[in-house]
Amino acid sequence: MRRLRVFDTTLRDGEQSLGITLNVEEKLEIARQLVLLGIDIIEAGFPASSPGDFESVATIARQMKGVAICGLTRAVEQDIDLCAQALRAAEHPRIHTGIGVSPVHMAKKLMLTPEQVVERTAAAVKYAKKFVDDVEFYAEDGFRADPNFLVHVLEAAIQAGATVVNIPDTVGYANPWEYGKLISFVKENVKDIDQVTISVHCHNDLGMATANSLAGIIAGAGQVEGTINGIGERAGNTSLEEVIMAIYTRRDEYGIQSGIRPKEIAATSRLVSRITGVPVPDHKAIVGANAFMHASGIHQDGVLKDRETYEIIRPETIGVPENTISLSARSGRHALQHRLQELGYDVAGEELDSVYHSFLELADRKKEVFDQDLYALMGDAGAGPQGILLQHMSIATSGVDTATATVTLDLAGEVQTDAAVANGPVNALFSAIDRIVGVPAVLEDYTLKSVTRGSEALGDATVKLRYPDGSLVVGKGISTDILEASAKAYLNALSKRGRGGEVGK
Ligand SMILES: CC(=O)SCCNC(=O)CCNC(=O)[C@H](O)C(C)(C)COP(=O)(O)OP(=O)(O)OC[C@H]1O[C@@H](n2cnc3c(N)ncnc32)[C@H](O)[C@@H]1OP(=O)(O)O
Ligand SMILES: CC(C)C(=O)C(=O)O
Ligand SMILES: [Mg+2]
Repeated sequence: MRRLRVFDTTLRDGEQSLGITLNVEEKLEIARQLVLLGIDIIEAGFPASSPGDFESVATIARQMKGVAICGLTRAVEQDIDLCAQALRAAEHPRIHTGIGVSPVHMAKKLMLTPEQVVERTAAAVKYAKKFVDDVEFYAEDGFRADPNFLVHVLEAAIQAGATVVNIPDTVGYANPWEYGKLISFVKENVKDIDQVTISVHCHNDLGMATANSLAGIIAGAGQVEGTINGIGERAGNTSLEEVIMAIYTRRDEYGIQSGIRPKEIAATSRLVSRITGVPVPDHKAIVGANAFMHASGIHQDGVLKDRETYEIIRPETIGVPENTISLSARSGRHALQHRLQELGYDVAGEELDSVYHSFLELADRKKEVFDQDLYALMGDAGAGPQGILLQHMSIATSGVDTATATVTLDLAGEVQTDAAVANGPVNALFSAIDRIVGVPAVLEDYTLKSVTRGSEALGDATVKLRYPDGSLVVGKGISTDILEASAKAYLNALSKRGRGGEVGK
């Protein structure tokens, strides 16, 4: 199998994302994780850019072993001097130098003729070779260059000693078939190209960085450059995790392998997101929070029967825990029953129907139903108010210490409504229920706690009623509405009276 080198530029091109500046410690933490991931070359920064970036590159070069450490420069001697200095302690140092080669870059930005650019190319590579053996040359904006001129520049770089030639699509302008064709053209026309490694470096301005990189790899590139989570200037760089997993998932067809340990992908993505402060979109390929989640009933049923129905990558492969079924109002009985079984509840038949009914009521009010919700639901489902149903309730508060509650109850088919005023919404609610039911008990205790995650968390209310004969009845109620949870708990306690629900005197 052909071996692909993976070149990570999260710390250099990734750091060029708007609003990101990483300090030495932050860069070092990411670099350590990149080594665990199995990256071959870490581009640690642009040493001439600032004293801080120089220090970052120097520190990473000193501390990271078993990986090549690279620094970027312009085709400028002073940049190369600083880069060489920063890389001095590296086990495998690489200088990445280069210059713009497209007509617009040469004429408008550099204000150099094509022949001057060729001269600067050769001079920069030669100069860098004085310090290190491993010199990568980048032909900036290479995709928009005249292909024949590109051949000329690359030959100058190779002759001067470059070990790697990088052909960037700097502005993300390429289509995959064009980029692949350019790499093939370079392979076929550049003298001594077989003596060096071709590198692909794509940007995502048209959302094609991954596709373009893969096209370049198929055409013969031996190195891919990119960043974790695809961060980078403008619309970002190639997402390395996407390229790696495309090649890994279809390895028989690609016939290419890398030294990456896929199990470290999720952890690396989380770390980069945390340190850079750039969130990963939920739907992002490979590393998005939803990338392995199955939300709809038909998909969940399929996955439970055979994961391959809707899964091309096992989440464990990239280090994501296996529970990929997200319960919501779009889930069916199979998914609910499966999760309940995993949580230790054996429910089937009519009981499952009844729990599913309560589950849907809850799910319609919550985006996602978590395990804690299910625990609460199972407790509630078995102990729901029997004989007394809460049909409707409304609370109005005015000022800090006055509340009016209106309650409608269904007492075994007889519907009654009443209202009460009290010094708070819960007291008003319980008083209104008392007025309908005629409760002889005294409220001894009332507690409310949140049992699940998120802003729509379930409220779990507990009510203790003391009856004149001294017996104590405990009622529980859950709801996303804490007042409804309170009313349900109160009614639950009332409904237990006389049915063996007393817990003591
Ligand atoms: C596609 C890429 O990602 S390229 C890498 C981008 N990264 C960065 O720019 C890193 C952060 N940059 C910096 O810290 C600064 O811009 C520095 C230190 C590199 C240069 O700062 P300054 O010397 O003040 O120059 P400034 O950035 O204003 O202009 C760039 C100069 O470099 C020239 N230049 C740009 N690229 C190259 C190159 N590859 N080789 C030689 N010269 C170059 C420009 O033509 C311009 O030259 P001029 O001053 O003669 O007009
Ligand atoms: C400096 C080079 C490698 C680059 O980042 C680009 O052209 O996008
Ligand atoms: Mg770039």
